[in-house]
Amino acid sequence: MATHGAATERPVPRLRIQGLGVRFGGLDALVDVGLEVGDGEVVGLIGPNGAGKTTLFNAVCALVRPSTGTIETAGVPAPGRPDRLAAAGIARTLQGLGVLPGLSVLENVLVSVLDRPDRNGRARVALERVGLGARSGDPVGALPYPEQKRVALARALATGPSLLLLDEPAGGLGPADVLDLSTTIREVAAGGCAVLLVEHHVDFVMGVCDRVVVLDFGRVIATGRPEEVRRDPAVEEAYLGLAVDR
Ligand SMILES: Nc1ncnc2c1ncn2[C@@H]1O[C@H](COP(=O)(O)OP(=O)(O)OP(=O)(O)O)[C@@H](O)[C@H]1O
Repeated sequence: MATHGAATERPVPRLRIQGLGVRFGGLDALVDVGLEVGDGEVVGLIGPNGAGKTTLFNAVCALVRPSTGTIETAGVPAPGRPDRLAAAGIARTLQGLGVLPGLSVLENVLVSVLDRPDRNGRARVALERVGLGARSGDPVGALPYPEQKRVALARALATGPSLLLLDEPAGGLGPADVLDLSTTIREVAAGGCAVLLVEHHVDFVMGVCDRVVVLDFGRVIATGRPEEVRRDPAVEEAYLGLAVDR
């Protein structure tokens, strides 16, 4: 039976991955992976070390070439080149810090928006958003680790992304900073941005995400709301029993 009317149609997801496979020589790093992230949604990607989480990010960012499958952003193929990600509204933070130690806090954010109109305004708004408005002139190396991580987040936010990829954003943070990070991510999503995050900090993932996708040996073994995934015996066996709640 046909369905009629716009009200019955699902919105096109900001990110849609279907049948994604990535091979490194003889190793299948990803096998037939599918996931979606809608506008305003926060999705967590979890799984044991080597499950393929970073490889999936790298595929979305055109840093590795898929052997199978499709990656679409808002219904069109994702850019096939890393230098076109920003124009497509995609921003990513890296595992670890990724800040430029010789530059100030503000300069670290400016580097991501050098080609944009009102780059200073964008950078300053992003720094306010992560609570570092008053530190913009400081050398980034003078900031403690958690605040340097905020700078890296501000750099991604300054581009005004519609899809934000966060690679272990809570890594190395204490409870208070994790709470602040959760608040910032929910605010960003409330503004309509789709957020996909990779993280080993299970309590953080379960608290901040609308949905969680679990990878194991390159395959999706579970997808669902956090409480569903937490109760899934396959996830417990593959991952949660091993995960560290920091
Ligand atoms: N460039 C590469 N060449 C060869 N093998 C690779 C390459 N990148 C990743 N791999 C392999 O692909 C698999 C998936 O790695 P990936 O880094 O995506 O896992 P991960 O889930 O992000 O792990 P972690 O939680 O430790 O960051 C691993 O077996 C890894 O050794």
